[in-house]
Amino acid sequence: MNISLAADKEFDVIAVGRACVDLNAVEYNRPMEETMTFKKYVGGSPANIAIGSSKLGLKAGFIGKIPDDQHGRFIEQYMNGQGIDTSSMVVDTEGRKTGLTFTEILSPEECSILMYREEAADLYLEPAEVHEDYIKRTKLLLISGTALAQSPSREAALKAVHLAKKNGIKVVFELDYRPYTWKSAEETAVYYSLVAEKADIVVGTREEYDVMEHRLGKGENQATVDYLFQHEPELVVIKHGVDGSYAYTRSGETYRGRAYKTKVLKTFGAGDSYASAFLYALVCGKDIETALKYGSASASIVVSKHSSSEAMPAVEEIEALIEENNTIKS
Ligand SMILES: Nc1ncnc2c1ncn2[C@@H]1O[C@H](COP(=O)(O)OP(=O)(O)OP(=O)(O)O)[C@@H](O)[C@H]1O
Ligand SMILES: O=C(O)C[C@@H](O)[C@H](O)C(=O)CO
Repeated sequence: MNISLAADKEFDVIAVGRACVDLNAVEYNRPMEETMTFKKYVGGSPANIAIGSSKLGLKAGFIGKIPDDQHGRFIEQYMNGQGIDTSSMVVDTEGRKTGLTFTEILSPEECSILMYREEAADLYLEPAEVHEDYIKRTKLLLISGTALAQSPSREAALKAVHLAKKNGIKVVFELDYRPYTWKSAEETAVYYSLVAEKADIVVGTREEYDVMEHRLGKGENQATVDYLFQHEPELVVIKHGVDGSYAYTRSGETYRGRAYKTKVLKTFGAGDSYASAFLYALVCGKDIETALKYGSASASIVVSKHSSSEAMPAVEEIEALIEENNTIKS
């Protein structure tokens, strides 16, 4: 099955949310307390997805807010250099800062991130800074769940969803749950459900859907899709880490994507690379089963490399990996 998207749009995807800085541990296999050197990359889940999509050949745009400082200029220049349209990235005038993510690589299986997001500029995007004329120009609008964590970014993201729906633009909701930014689990569940019910495509991990459903234990995929298909979504993707992912369609099909074997350096960046290649495949008119392969292959490449953004693969690398068909059986 394929997903039908609007034709003749200038952009394939416009992402909404944070564009930040990742500081990734240069020394591996040790706790952050003992890590002395970090390498700087552009980061932030929606920025990573825009970068990954652009690297694959999609035309990507971005709606967000960056600080008026060296980090903000670094982000803007890097994204521009990757071919992303940054004309709707607003520069903050109130002295707010870039969100920083430090990463710890204890072992290939045990990685963690430490986020500094106090007064992060991206969370101050105003609804008035989201423009219908811009949103009308894309096939897909990607909303990051973290953009819903605080006002006014929350209202700006909700306005973007509203404008997309009004103009027949498909909304992709990437749950992208980062607990640091939220006040409570109840609040997260409220806003996640609100946007997931309105989105056309929802992508998240099993654990993120559990947050949306406000459950303590692990939920069942079938219950999640039964709930979401009572609303707008036509496609729901549920990721299970190294155990792969599942895509469910409103018309009743289920597809499984298997993870590809790789030499893992760190686990973060998997979700963003997965999303960018999955969306790339959908935009190219590939069927959902193939899109799952593209997402999984892209993720396996990025987990073998040092960054989440700079490491995003080219189409040829993804296709070579799919051709090898060396998947993890579980
Ligand atoms: N260790 C791994 N080796 C190969 N592929 C992997 C590995 N971990 C994850 N993947 C691939 O990446 C996809 C997304 O991973 P995961 O479910 O961990 O998402 P995520 O939690 O959003 O990622 P992130 O850690 O970036 O937040 C998986 O469905 C799988 O295809
Ligand atoms: O999403 C973030 O803000 C941090 C990312 O850039 C980081 O690389 C990561 O955790 C990706 O999963």
